[in-house]
Amino acid sequence: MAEERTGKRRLAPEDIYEIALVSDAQISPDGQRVAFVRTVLDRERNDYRSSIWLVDVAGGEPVRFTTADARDSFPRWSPRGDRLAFLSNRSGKDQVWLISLGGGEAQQLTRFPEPVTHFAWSPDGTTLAVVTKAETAEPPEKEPEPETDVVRITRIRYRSDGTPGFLDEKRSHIWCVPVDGGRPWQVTSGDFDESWPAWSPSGHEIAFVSNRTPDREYNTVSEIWAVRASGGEPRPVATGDAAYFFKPVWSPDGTVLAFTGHREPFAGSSRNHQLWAVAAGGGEPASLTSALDRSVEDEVLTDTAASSKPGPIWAPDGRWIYTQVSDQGNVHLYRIPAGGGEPQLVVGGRRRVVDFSLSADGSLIACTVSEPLNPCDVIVCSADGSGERRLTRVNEEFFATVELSEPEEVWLPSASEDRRPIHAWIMKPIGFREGVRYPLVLEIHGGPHAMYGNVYFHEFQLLAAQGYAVLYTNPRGSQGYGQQFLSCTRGAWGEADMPDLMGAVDAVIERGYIDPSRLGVTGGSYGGFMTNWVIGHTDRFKAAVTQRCVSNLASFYGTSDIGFHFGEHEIGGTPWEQPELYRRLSPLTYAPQMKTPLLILHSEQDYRCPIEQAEQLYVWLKKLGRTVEFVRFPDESHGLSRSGKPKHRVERLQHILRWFAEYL
Ligand SMILES: CC(=O)N[C@@H](C)C(=O)N[C@@H](C)C(=O)O
Repeated sequence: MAEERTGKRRLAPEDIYEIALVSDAQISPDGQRVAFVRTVLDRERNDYRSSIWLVDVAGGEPVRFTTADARDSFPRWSPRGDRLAFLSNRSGKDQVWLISLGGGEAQQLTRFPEPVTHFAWSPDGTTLAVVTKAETAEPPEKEPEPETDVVRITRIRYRSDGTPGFLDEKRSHIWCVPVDGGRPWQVTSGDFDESWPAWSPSGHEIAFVSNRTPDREYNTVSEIWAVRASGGEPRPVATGDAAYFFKPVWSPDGTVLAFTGHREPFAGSSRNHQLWAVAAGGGEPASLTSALDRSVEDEVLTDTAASSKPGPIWAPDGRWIYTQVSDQGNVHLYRIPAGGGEPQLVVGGRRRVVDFSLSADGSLIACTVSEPLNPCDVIVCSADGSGERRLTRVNEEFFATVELSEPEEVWLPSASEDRRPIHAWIMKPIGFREGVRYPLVLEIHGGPHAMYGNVYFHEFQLLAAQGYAVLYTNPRGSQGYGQQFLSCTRGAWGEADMPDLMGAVDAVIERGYIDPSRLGVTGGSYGGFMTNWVIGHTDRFKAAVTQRCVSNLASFYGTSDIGFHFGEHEIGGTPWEQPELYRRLSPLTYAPQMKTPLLILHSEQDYRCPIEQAEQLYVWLKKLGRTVEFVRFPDESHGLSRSGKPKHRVERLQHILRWFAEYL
């Protein structure tokens, strides 16, 4: 037994309570220290707690810097490096708090009646640009009692998965808040949602993201605008119906704005995000990464991570722009020449660079990274990636006590005609012995335009700990392998990618240690769609678990928060224009062929893949007399496996293990 050989125990679902997550590594302007967020799951409160920690770049033990029993996040150094601003829910809703590095308690800076979702320091350190839906800077004396709980809906986008769920009529705007006293002032206004404020180096202007097109109710445009910090009419920077732009950042001399995105708003996640540059006065943006054929966003999926979703950072000498790049299961840090030219790999390796920051002189970088056997740690290196050092060992003690399975990275032939090699990972079960044949679980990722990769995945490790081999792949449609590969599933959900998955399963069986009569399959979201699709097209799987799934594309169109644009683009038309295509590509159509015992896991407040998708599948299969069970998670959204209530996350994992133990 593994335990006898190694003295380590097997991983358990509840071990999610043992794993701390570090994220948002922010190096101080002088490069001496790194502030980061440490998040833990609180078993008693069935909730999350996070605090800001500091670690010296020279080394030494990290120290906890904020001590409230709350969720502190998004630490940002003042330009002089003498204090940190951060978000905290200590007073109820997320507001900005300030803490001096010289000591003393954190002080609440903002008291907006709505949460603050983002902020940025002005270059002179006197003001914060803040994003909130609030219409006043102070809370009302008394919260008004709602007149009714009845919801009146007039917009096509009336809900959004996760927080807040149902959208109200309020709009996100930019406010400026003086840091050392003085009245906040509202910078933008109107029937628009603004985000991602970025100060010009002079401090006179703020660039931001907005959709100010006349047809914004129906389109998915995302533009770059700029406004005087004192307020007034915003001016267009990179706008129009073909803009799908995010995360603006000014060049140090203030003449250019860089940002991420692409030129086909309706295509959303099915296009690589590129890095763009445009004259700060506005004009035609030029892509700096068109030759890279990769996304400059973090596209990797896992169930064990926290991320601040960083944007590009301009080096202070103006020569380089640092950005993440998703490449074949890894997320690397690159620097892109601002004037055009070859991108340079800075932080590479079999891992995910989760977030990153630069010291004020640009000589040092701090990152949080995730690896297959280590969910997260903070590292520092020089501007070119040399001299890398790990500053934290957050979960080292815990992982010294449990046995993990090291994923083997392989390329396996698709079963499609082209036999195209598909990138995959195989995990042997814990306690693996030569000559024994093991059950195999195929894990299928969602998106479809996301990717599995070189990161720690608790669910996979748990299956390996229970004696299953685990196979996960990046079939056609996945991110990280170029635009052509990414586009393969358009109008061909299930049809284009199932042969890749089956080819990979065949290739693993050929290795001789898999029992082909004991194959399991599971996945979430689009991975749930594929789980349904697979068991509707083959009986080779003995047990299946479909999670937050899609089963009926026609009803998904009208019930998912993204159905009317994402669904329409992915399938290629509306259900009333293409009824036959919608029927052909919906797993429900193949319900009569589904014989595999199926467990359906779904969150009741999932607005991405609404629970009606699970309900339809359940009733059809039940009526057909199949072995099927339906587990509903109340008060949870689509993100259950990653950010749900800790107790529900544990229960979800237990249900998966129970089903495979019974039927596989
Ligand atoms: C774009 C999008 O949200 N697609 C969903 C259907 C999906 O598959 N999401 C994945 C990433 C998930 O795991 O939730």
